[in-house]
Amino acid sequence: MYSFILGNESIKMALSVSAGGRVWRKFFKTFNFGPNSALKRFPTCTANGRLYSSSSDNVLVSKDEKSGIATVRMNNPPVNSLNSAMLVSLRSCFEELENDKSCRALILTSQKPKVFCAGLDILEIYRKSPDYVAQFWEKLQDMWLSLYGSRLVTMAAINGHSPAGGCLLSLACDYRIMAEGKFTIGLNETQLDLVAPFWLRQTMVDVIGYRQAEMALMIGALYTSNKALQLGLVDKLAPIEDVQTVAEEEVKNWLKIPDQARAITKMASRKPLLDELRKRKQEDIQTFRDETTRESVQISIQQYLEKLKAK
Ligand SMILES: CCCCCCCCCCC/C=C/C(=O)SCCNC(=O)CCNC(=O)[C@H](O)C(C)(C)COP(=O)(O)OP(=O)(O)OC[C@H]1O[C@@H](n2cnc3c(N)ncnc32)[C@H](O)[C@@H]1OP(=O)(O)O
Repeated sequence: MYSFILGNESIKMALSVSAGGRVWRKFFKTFNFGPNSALKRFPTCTANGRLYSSSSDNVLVSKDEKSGIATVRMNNPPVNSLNSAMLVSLRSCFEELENDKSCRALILTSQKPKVFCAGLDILEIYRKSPDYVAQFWEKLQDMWLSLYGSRLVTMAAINGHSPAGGCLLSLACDYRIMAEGKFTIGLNETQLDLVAPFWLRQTMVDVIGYRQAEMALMIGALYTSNKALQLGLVDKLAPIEDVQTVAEEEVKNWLKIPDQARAITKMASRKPLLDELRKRKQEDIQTFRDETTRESVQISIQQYLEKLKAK
């Protein structure tokens, strides 16, 4: 019964041979997984289970065939900022791993230690046309839906700074291990005169609780690793050189839990937010487009860019 969750077809197969099939059938009927749901997609992996077709090398993927653990390394120097190409590569990588029946977990990390991800590429929202920023935002939404809604065990191995969009990626995972030391993590959007969207704010609330999230979001706080651990924003700290190993050990613990029960439990708790974004996708895009192209916001972004360059 507890076979991999590969897509709707294999779930149906599992249900039909299972004594407890009625229970699961009722579960899926009750939750009515939507069209983008990882649990609904049919797998398209190749015979050897590898289908990593990214045409660029901004995302590097390796998979241990025995354990089914894939490591996804962001490789967009100097700071892994999330530009359009990066968002597309990450999404396609997450989806390919999702559909790879031999994959059970993914570890998300940076190829370049000291910076996990600097967040959205600010240049992608600076003096760009409304249509361009709208398309950019949709790419972010789609990438997030594929990671947050993944059936896999997802672990962020945060081997460096993780502001804004870096924190978004981390929060979309199931568990976060961060490098000890001077590195920071948080949703600092308000410092750029930006407002984090509802779905991102909600993941912060879900992870650290209402009061702490409300405060952190309002002041755009960036926390050190120690403080992040204290708040529950990350789950574990490790010396930077050990973050990957600790993540692999942690994943192995998670993989002792039967995949199906774990994934269904995860989906049951994440489905409301996934559905809410799917429902309000166009409204969310419009808000982003209208807000970011406002002149006062463009001036704040320009000042922020100047501050970054002058650092
Ligand atoms: C309801 C209303 C809705 C309204 C609108 C909603 C919008 C909400 C968006 C919410 C989601 C997420 C938003 C974001 O992610 S915004 C990006 C925020 N990111 C940051 O603030 C991080 C900025 N970067 C840094 O702090 C440091 O670079 C970092 C600590 C990550 C690394 O430091 P390091 O010293 O190693 O590197 P440098 O600072 O020297 O940077 C090297 C070069 O890279 C450029 N850089 C850095 N970050 C970015 C970035 N995010 N985008 C573009 N470019 C970046 C930096 O300027 C350096 O460039 P040069 O070498 O040319 O000087």
